[in-house]
Amino acid sequence: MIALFFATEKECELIINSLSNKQFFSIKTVSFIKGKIKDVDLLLCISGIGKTSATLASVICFEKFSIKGTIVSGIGGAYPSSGLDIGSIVVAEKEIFADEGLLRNCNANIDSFIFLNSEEILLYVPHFLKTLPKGTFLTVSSCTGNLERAIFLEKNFNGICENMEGAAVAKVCEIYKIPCIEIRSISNIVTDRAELLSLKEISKASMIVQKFILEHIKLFEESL
Ligand SMILES: O=C(O)c1cccc(C(=O)CC[C@H]2O[C@@H](n3cnc4c(=O)[nH]cnc43)[C@H](O)[C@@H]2O)c1
Repeated sequence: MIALFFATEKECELIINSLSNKQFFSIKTVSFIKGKIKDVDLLLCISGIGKTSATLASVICFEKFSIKGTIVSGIGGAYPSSGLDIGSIVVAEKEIFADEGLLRNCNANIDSFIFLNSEEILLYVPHFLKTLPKGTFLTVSSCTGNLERAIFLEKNFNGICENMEGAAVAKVCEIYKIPCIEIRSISNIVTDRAELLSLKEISKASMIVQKFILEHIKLFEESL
């Protein structure tokens, strides 16, 4: 069975609607939906937002079910120099915990932050995804809404996309020796912003990667 991780239900509505033989259940507050798409056995997990939720969900998932491969998906923010646009689909080659350390001041210079954990976790990129934009993803504890900080993070790590769960699921997969693919669609460019994304923006961007996963589910299964 393949495990599919999304942070929120909004980000996986299309996939939920496409599952046949659906079984809904929850374990220790984590929501799971078991079902099939094109004869592929799937376990959809709605982890909740952030590293803690993602870690809990993935540990529960791998302890309770026999999982041969994992796909982490949803939306993400593109760093300004990445060349990515809203709606682009992007694949992670590696994930980095990008904001664990000592924040010395709120400037974005090299001395402003001392990193404690900037461990890199390698993701699996199957052959059929190699033509998509790919690179380093950064997992952060809060969405970056400041251009200076965005430039600092992308330069420091050569990052192209940020999100809030990827490194956590990838790390758990590494420990359980389960291959992990991360593929997201871009919902926003990481820059100065004063407001959260609207439900419409989240829904529109997340449709794109869900459609891609549905169209290629057999290829995902064959490669995992
Ligand atoms: O970014 C927002 O303004 C926002 C506000 C309310 C809800 C959400 C979500 O449900 C999505 C959160 C989900 O998306 C990933 N994400 C998307 N954009 C970014 C970003 O610029 N920086 C970090 N993470 C981002 C993240 O994985 C969240 O779980 C979003």
